[in-house]
Amino acid sequence: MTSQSILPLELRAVNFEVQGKRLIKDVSCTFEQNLRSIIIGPNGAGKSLFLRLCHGLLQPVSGQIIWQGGGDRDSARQQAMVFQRPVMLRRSVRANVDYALSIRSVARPEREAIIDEVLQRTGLSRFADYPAHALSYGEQQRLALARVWALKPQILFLDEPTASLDPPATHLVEQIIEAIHVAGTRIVMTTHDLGQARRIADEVLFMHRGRLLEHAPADQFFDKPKNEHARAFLGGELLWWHPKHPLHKPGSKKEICQ
Ligand SMILES: Nc1ncnc2c1ncn2[C@@H]1O[C@H](COP(=O)(O)OP(=O)(O)OP(=O)(O)O)[C@@H](O)[C@H]1O
Repeated sequence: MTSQSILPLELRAVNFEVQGKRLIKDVSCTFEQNLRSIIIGPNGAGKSLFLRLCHGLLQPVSGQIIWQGGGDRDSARQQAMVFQRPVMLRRSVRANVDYALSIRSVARPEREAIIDEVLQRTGLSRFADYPAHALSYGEQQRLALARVWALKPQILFLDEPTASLDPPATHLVEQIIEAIHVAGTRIVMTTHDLGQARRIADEVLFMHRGRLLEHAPADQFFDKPKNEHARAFLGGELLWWHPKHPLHKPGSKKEICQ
């Protein structure tokens, strides 16, 4: 695998549309190296679409997504994404990690050692020969993380990785994400859990109705968000509409209500 850095990742005036409806609007930002970025915002804000655009699953209708260093092929090989409900192959836990390594052309003798290490680090060694589908959701999410960890991506996109998990399983997943980060992977993650955002974030991106409204260091964002919608969201006010809400202007019900 090449060691050339693909970071920083830069988005310039990125727009995304489906059937003429603009869902991501003029988003510009840069992801530097070695940070953990958390993306928050109300339902439908565009957080998942944003991650999919960065990961290359979707293409912008205008604007640019620019990786440093290598070309598109290198960038694709050096990044990974984990979804809220990861897809498991109908094979053993070990074979799921092995497959990810084999399609990256990692030699078989090398693969065995990597598989042992990531299963051990995600607490899954004892399940190595179980069918992946027999694992609980929390264990499957750890396997999804083991699979990407084996590839040692430079940047990892995570779309609400703990959304369906209970607190103990969430804690384990957060520990693994932290270990992956400490091992050198840049983290970009969405969450609806503000406690989790505070625990993990070095910086926060706040999205609302397809726009990136604030991008700030975590301390600064949580202490004094600059954007009025971000302030309302942190105060628990943005998710439902009220006629007396200070952000509600006549005729702008949709502005508040998602
Ligand atoms: N393929 C699609 N066709 C039409 N609309 C879409 C499509 N994908 C997403 N959208 C719309 O784009 C908006 C943003 O969706 P997205 O899933 O990115 O939001 P989100 O911030 O991740 O929301 P949540 O927190 O609920 O997961 C939503 O209004 C959604 O309905």
